[in-house]
Amino acid sequence: MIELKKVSKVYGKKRALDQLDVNIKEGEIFGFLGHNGAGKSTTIKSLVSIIEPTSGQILVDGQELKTHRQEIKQKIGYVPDTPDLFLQLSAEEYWDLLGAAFELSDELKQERVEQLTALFELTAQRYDTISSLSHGMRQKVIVIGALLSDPDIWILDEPMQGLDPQAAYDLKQLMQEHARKGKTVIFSTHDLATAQQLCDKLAILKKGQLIYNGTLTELMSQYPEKSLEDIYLSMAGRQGLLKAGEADE
Ligand SMILES: Nc1ncnc2c1ncn2[C@@H]1O[C@H](COP(=O)(O)OP(=O)(O)OP(=O)(O)O)[C@@H](O)[C@H]1O
Repeated sequence: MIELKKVSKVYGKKRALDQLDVNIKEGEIFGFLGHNGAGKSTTIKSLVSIIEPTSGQILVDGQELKTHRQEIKQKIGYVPDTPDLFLQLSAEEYWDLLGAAFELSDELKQERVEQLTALFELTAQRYDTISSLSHGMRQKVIVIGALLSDPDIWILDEPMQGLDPQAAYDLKQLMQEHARKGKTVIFSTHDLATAQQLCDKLAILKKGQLIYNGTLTELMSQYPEKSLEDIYLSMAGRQGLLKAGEADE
């Protein structure tokens, strides 16, 4: 279980997150939605310890992230939204580095790389330098790297960005399979069809505040015959008048 308790983040004068309370359980696929600048990446970076919230607490399996950082980081696979890749390394060398960081044996690392490169159709590019790969191929390198240690908790910031339809489909299948095993999948997306396909629960952020936090089923049942796009735009869009539970006629 991952718990965010009154998490806020202030950058200078900008309040990027405002008292977020979110619980994410094992076996769930949890999606963060929101316009550009709503606070999705700030939330995700807080969960993976890249940034420190200004106030509030993050607990993972009852342990506070701030005081159990190393232990908790070992459980997490993270796909950043704007990855810093070592462009001069080959994909294989990059995975070697991650394998070493997660203390994987060579055999296990090789086995996982073979499975994942076959799945994402990247076998032929394993030894190419990352600088020579296309945007989508680089995204595949990052996704494979994040899944290499078979982490319990997947935290993926806009993971489908740049992936071709086949790779996006395969990643979605992997996310669902991971949740079915009782593990946790957290991701952010601008793609509402993907959110509708995958999320058990979702949080909609607007200017750092939660405007919805609950199950997809509950949200959809409040507005029968409306698509997630309609509901999302009514809540987070320009007029932004609708709160979950209110009629929008
Ligand atoms: N390092 C930073 N310094 C100052 N302000 C920041 C910094 N990082 C983010 N912000 C601000 O915090 C707010 C939330 O940004 P964040 O990147 O979390 O949004 P987002 O929902 O991920 O957006 P996008 O969909 O565009 O990726 C924005 O107003 C952004 O300008």
